[in-house]
Amino acid sequence: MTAGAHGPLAENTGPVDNTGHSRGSNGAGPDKNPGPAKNPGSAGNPGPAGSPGLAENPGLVDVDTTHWLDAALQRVPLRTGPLAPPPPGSGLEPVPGDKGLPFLGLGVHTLRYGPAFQLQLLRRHGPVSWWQAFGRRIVAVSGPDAVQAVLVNKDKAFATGWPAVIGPWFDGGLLAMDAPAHLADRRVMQTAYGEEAIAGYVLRMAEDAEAALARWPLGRAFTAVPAIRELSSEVTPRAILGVAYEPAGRRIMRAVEECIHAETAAVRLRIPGTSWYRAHRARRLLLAGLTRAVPAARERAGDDFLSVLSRIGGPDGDRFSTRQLAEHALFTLIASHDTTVVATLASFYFLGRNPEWQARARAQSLARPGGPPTVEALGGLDVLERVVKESMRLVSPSPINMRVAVKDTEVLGHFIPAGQLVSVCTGVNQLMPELWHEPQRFDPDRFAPDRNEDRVHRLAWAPFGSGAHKCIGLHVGMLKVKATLDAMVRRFHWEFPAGYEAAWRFSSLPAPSDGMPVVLTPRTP
Ligand code: HEM
Repeated sequence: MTAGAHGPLAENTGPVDNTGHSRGSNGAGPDKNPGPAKNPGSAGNPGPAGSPGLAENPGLVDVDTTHWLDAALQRVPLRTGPLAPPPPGSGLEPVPGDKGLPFLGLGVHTLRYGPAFQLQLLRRHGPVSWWQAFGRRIVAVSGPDAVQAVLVNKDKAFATGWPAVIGPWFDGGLLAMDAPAHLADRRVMQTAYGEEAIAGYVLRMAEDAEAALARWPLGRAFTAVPAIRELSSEVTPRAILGVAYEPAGRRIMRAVEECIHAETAAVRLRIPGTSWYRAHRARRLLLAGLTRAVPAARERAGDDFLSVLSRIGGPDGDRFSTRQLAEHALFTLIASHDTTVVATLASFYFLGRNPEWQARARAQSLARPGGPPTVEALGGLDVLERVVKESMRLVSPSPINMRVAVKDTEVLGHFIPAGQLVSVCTGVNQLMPELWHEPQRFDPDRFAPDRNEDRVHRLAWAPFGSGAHKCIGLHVGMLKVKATLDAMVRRFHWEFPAGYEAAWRFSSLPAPSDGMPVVLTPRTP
């Protein structure tokens, strides 16, 4: 049973049109575009006869109420009301939303259901709404037009909202910066993410993934989540810093993980023993180490990210100070790690649930020349490309992009006051039936050239974000994930027991709560 049918959270669950406007009856932007939902990308692609698509992945698009906690959460009173009164005569509407419980608000719902919860907000209130979580009121924008309005940010009304939410761990990195400094630094860094530069990183990543996977146990149960996290750690230091994983790279990645863990810390005081305290210590050590590493990286003329960046942006180019280079490198370590873990995990999960796709991916990987794949060889693996894109559609590694209003503004006719935190829900767009044919179904061929469902709107598929902060490492990220999966399908086979359904949770980035137990078996030719 799902909350689509029961409880106060199910109120006003009328369909939305393809701009994300609710066609329910709550007055939040309905009736402006009441035409039937269109999905041009799905025309002529009705899926297999008797397709079980609608029953697939229900937990990703809706709220399961079979567990007592979910049933209880669905009974939380919404306490619906406006966010802030619009200025008189502005013609703007207030943002509608839900307060939920005192202080806690609907915070537990947010962490437990992620995009499925925000999809509920969209259904209830339309593309611009607010909700309370842990004492904070956050505006959610969902649906392609609202998301586009904020990320394109035409009148510069929004700044990055990440530091306010997750803490100082990104400080000095691109995602913590705003125009004009952001644009200037990003321009310089672009070369370090260009085609020529990334060939070196990707080759190292592919070699290290191969070596790490050779140590994975076959024929006995193990849990995929920590293993894939460790794998990403092993694959990162040589490519990004030119440092071997053992022993220095391991220590560096542990410290990076301390910073990532603190993003969701409840206690934000530097009290020894807390994750906040450990993260401050980790960041200090990382910055000191990276600052020391920059001169050597510049000298060695290597093809790792830090060497390339130090040469392009270093004092010779008179652009970045050593400290700035260290901060950019640290943020790159953070940005490239967890996101690719989730993309790999999601792809691993869906390949394990869909053996026919695993077989197709394996056939293509085995057909390429042996050895660690080059960028060109990875580019030829179009089956894996579609699998990864579809997996990131269903489980978006970074399903929200945080922004803050720097002045009074509006989104789709709704008043947003200065200082308001805004969660841009790209992950919701990726699940909307108005944009995707049977969105809960794992169907990588929706990205095939004859369907191109993602082209229905430029914000329909946006796991890498959009606008000024769009992921600068998206090619590196895609290639890292593909190189890892390529090495996996060449080496072993895996399948989840029939009926296995991972319970994805969203406390930091998405991850299954059970660690995803699985048995790998050696590949048979
Ligand atoms: C599957 C993997 C990845 C995903 C899904 C992903 C996702 C994202 C998203 C959504 C943003 C924008 C956030 C926002 O606008 O609020 C972003 C920004 C960024 N990402 Fe990625 N990322 C991935 C891999 C990587 C990798 C591998 C690197 C570096 C090697 C990287 C470096 C960055 C940087 C530096 C930014 C900030 C860009 C800016 O602010 O101008 N990402 N990423």
